[in-house]
Amino acid sequence: MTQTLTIRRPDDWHLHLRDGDMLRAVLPHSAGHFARAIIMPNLVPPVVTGADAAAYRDRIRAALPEGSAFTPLMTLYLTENTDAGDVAQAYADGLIHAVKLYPAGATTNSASGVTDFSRVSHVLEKMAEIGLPLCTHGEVTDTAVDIFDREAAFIDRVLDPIRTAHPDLRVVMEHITTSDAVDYVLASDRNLAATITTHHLVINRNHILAGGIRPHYYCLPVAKRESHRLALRRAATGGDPRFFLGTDSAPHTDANKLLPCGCAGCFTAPNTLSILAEVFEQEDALDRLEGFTSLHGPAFYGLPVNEETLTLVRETPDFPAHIDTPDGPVTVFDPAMPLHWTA
Ligand SMILES: NC(=O)N[C@@H](CC(=O)O)C(=O)O
Ligand SMILES: [Zn+2]
Ligand SMILES: [Zn+2]
Repeated sequence: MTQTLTIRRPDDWHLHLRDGDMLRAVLPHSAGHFARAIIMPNLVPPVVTGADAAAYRDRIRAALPEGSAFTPLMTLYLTENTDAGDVAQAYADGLIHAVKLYPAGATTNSASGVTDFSRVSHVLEKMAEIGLPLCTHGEVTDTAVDIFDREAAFIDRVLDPIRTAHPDLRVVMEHITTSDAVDYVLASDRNLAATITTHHLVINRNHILAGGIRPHYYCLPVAKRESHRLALRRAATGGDPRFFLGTDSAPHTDANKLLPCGCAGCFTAPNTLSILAEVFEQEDALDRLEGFTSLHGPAFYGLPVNEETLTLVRETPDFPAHIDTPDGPVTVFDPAMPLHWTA
């Protein structure tokens, strides 16, 4: 039995670091394992201009543990007022690596997102021209659409029309949760990829709702039925370079999770790699873990792979149930299965 597994150092292509005290509390958990991460811009207020992104990057750098080589890859939050020239300049400066599309109201801190997609088409056109990827939170917000159908509806109503109108636009479907999304990626011939989270490889909607409501498993897009989880596992472990890791580690204090209307998000940064190794071993695909965590993402984003490595050891990992932050405890995602790999 394999006792150690050495892979190129992973990157996280979808990460929420927040700001201030929360940033300082959660950042070491990602910086300890990952070389780089695409940093989500859904702060309050959001990161909308190049100047905002530069300032946020500097706050992240200042919060890094001594000696850490972690590189934050910044993104801009697309609004109906986004200035295409500012976006292009931030990309030319090497400051940003993607622009994030949130349909207004779709998820945590998305109030400034897009309502009328025609109002951002000039920005998308510029991005297509310069090769800057668009990352999408792929859910419609139409209250008439069932929450479990919102990802599939987004593909039909929003994403496919955008890709038809802008065929050169490079798109990452973030945190996909359905076989519909997997199939849509597989049917594409170019300019499309998807991130998959750790938790969506582990939980289905029963984890949230069966035998009592479990707010710590509530995230958006919400976990779907088991057949979708199995499709995600096949996609993640199958070796196709269009699928790569975006943990979507999204810390909220327990106080904010455990409300009558609690926040969406799973905090997976501390145990993500242990869980992924477990999942890939269960699928007899440990040899494909490196592709998913360390190779496919850089290839899509046109960045070099990391030269440093990370070694996983077959040892039962020990994780706290929660981490303490000045804002209060943040519960660590519970994979509800024994883990055998320590990163
Ligand atoms: N995934 C989540 O459930 N929450 C994210 C937002 C997001 O990625 O949609 C957050 O910022 O908390
Ligand atoms: Zn999202
Ligand atoms: Zn997210």
